[in-house]
Amino acid sequence: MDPEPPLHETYKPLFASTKTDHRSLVTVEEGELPLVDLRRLSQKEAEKEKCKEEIGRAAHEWGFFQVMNHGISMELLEKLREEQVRLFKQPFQNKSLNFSAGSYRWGTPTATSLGQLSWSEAFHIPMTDISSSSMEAFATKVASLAKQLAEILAEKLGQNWSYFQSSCLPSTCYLRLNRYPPCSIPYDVYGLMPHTDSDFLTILHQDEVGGLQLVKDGKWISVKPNHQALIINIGDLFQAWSNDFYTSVEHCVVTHPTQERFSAAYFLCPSYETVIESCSKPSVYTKFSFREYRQKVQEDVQRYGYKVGLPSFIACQSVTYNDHACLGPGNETATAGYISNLTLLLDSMSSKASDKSFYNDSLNGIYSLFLCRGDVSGDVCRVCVNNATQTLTQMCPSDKGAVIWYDQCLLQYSDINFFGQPQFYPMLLMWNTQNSTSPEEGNIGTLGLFYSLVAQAPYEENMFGTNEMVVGNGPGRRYGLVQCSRDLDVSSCSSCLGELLNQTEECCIGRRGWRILTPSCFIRYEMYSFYEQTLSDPPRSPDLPQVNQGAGKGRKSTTKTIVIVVSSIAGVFASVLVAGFWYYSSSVKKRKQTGF
Ligand SMILES: O=C(O)CCC(=O)C(=O)O
Ligand SMILES: [Fe+2]
Repeated sequence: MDPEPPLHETYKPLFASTKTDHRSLVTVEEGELPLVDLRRLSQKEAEKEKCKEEIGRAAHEWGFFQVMNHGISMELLEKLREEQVRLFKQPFQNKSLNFSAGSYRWGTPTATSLGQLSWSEAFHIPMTDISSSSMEAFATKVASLAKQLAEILAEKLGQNWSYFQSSCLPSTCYLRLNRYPPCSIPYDVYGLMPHTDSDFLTILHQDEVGGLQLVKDGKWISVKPNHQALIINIGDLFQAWSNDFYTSVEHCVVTHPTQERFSAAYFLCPSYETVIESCSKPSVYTKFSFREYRQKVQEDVQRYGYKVGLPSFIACQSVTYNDHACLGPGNETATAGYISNLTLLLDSMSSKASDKSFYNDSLNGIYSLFLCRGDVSGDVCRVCVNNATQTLTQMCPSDKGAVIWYDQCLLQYSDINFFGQPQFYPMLLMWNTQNSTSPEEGNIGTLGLFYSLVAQAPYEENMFGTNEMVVGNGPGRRYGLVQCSRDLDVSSCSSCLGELLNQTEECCIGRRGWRILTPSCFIRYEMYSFYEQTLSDPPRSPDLPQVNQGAGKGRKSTTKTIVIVVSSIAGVFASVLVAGFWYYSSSVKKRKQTGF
C-alpha cells in the first residue's frame, strides 16, 4: 500500500491556475548560522559566561543559531531518524491512526494558491503521547536542553526562569516529525511555507538534504546542513516576552526535485492559559494568553491565507518607527544657538500634537512640521510626535535638517523654508520580501486600487484616503492608503502622490506589502487591514474601487479612539533594524527590504 499522501492529485487545480511555468530564478545564498559550543556550559565560570553571552547575542541578532556538544548523541539522533522513516513508510491510510486525532497533517487544506501550499507531511505529537523508546529518549533530552536555553535567555534579560518552568509542561510541548517528499513539478513549491514559530523556542534537527531558509537582514539565506548540530530558533512568544529583544525569524523549507528530506522539531510551548506579557516596559505588545494567540493565528490563516502573528498584538499606544534621515550638516553644522531654537520649536510642536493632526511652524529661520496619519487618535498622534522629536534630537544632533517616519506620523525640520513645496527626497521604499500570492494580480489589481485614491485624496479635507478591494471570489482583500502633508495645495499633493505611484513599478508591484514615504506624502499597500476602518465601510467590488473619505475618519472623530495597528512588516522591523540593514541607491533615496 502506498505511503505517499495524494499531494499531486489534490493540488493539481492549483498548478493549473498558476501562470508561471518555470521555477523563478531567485538565487539564495548559503549562510552559516552562529555555532555555539555548549560544552563550555560545564566549564569554568568565565567560559560559561562567554557561552551564555554568545547564546544571548545570537538570539538577539539572528533569532536562529546552531549548537554543538548539546548532549544528544549521534546514535540517538540516528535511531530517531530510523523510527521517523518507519513511521512515514506505513500506508497513507494508517498514518492518521497512530496518534491522537489531528496529529497527522499533509499539504495545506486552506491553500488557495501554490504560494500557500506546503509540500510535506508531518506528525505533530504532544510529548505526553510519545511511546516509542528512541522518540521518548530524544524528547526527554531535547526538553531539558530547551529549558536550559530558555533559562539562559531569561537570565540575559535579567529575568527569572521560573515563569517558563511553571508554564511549559510536558503536556503542552510538542515534537513534530516532518517529511518533505521530492517535488519535481516545474513550479515554485514550498516544502513548508514561510512562517514564524508560535512557541517560546524550537529545537530542530535536519538531515543532510538541506532546504531550510531564513530571513537575515532582509534577505533569504539557506542554512547549510550540519548533521551534528541542532538548530535553535526563537519563537513568537519569546519575542513578545522579551519585548522584541529576541527575534522570531521568518523561515521556510524549499522542496528538492529528487530527494526526500526529514527533520524533527521540538516546540517549547506554554499551556493555553499562560499569559504572555513583555518583561520590560513600555510593552510593544498587549498582553495575551497563548489561547488567544493561537485563535488569532487560525483566524488570520482563514482570512488572509497566512499568519499575521505578533503584529496583531501591537499595543495601541505604541508607535512603529520606520526610518529617519539626517539632512545636513552641509557646509556648517548646527550651532548651539540653532540647537536651542530647534529645541524650543520642537517642544512647541509636540505640545500641539494632542489636538492637531497636522501643524507647521517656524522659529528664527527653522521650519518644522508634523503630520499624523489620518486615522490615528489624538493620543497616538501625541505619543508619535513626542517619540519623533526625541529620536531626531538624539540621532541627528548636529544636523540642521532631518525627517523621521513612523507608521503613525512624520516629522521634519530644516533651515530652508520647505512649506508648500512637494519634496520627493529623501524617499524611503520599503517592501515585503514575499511576492503576492498570485503574480498576475500585480499591476492591474494594485494600481486599480490606487488610481482612484490618488485622484480623490488631494481634495479631501485632510488629504488622506484609504481604499480596499475584493480579489477574486474568495475572502481575499487588498488595502491601500495615501496621504499628503497639508502644507501642500491640491496640485502639489497630486503630483507628489503621482510620483510615488511611478516608483511602485521599480520596487513594489507584485509584492505582498509595500510603502513609499517622502517628507511630503506617502502611500502604503497591504494584504490585510492596517488602518482604522469606519463601521460603515461597504465591501468594495473588484472593478469599482472607491475612496473611503478622509473627512470624518480623522483623529477629530469622536466615535473611535482605538487604533488598529496591524502590520506584517512591523514584526520584522526589529530584526531589520537590529541588523542595521540598509540599501542606499543614492544619498537621497533609500531602500529597505523587509522579510515577512
Ligand atoms: O524542516 C525544517 O527544517 C523546518 C521545520 C519547521 O520550521 C517547523 O516545523 O516549524
Ligand atoms: Fe518552523
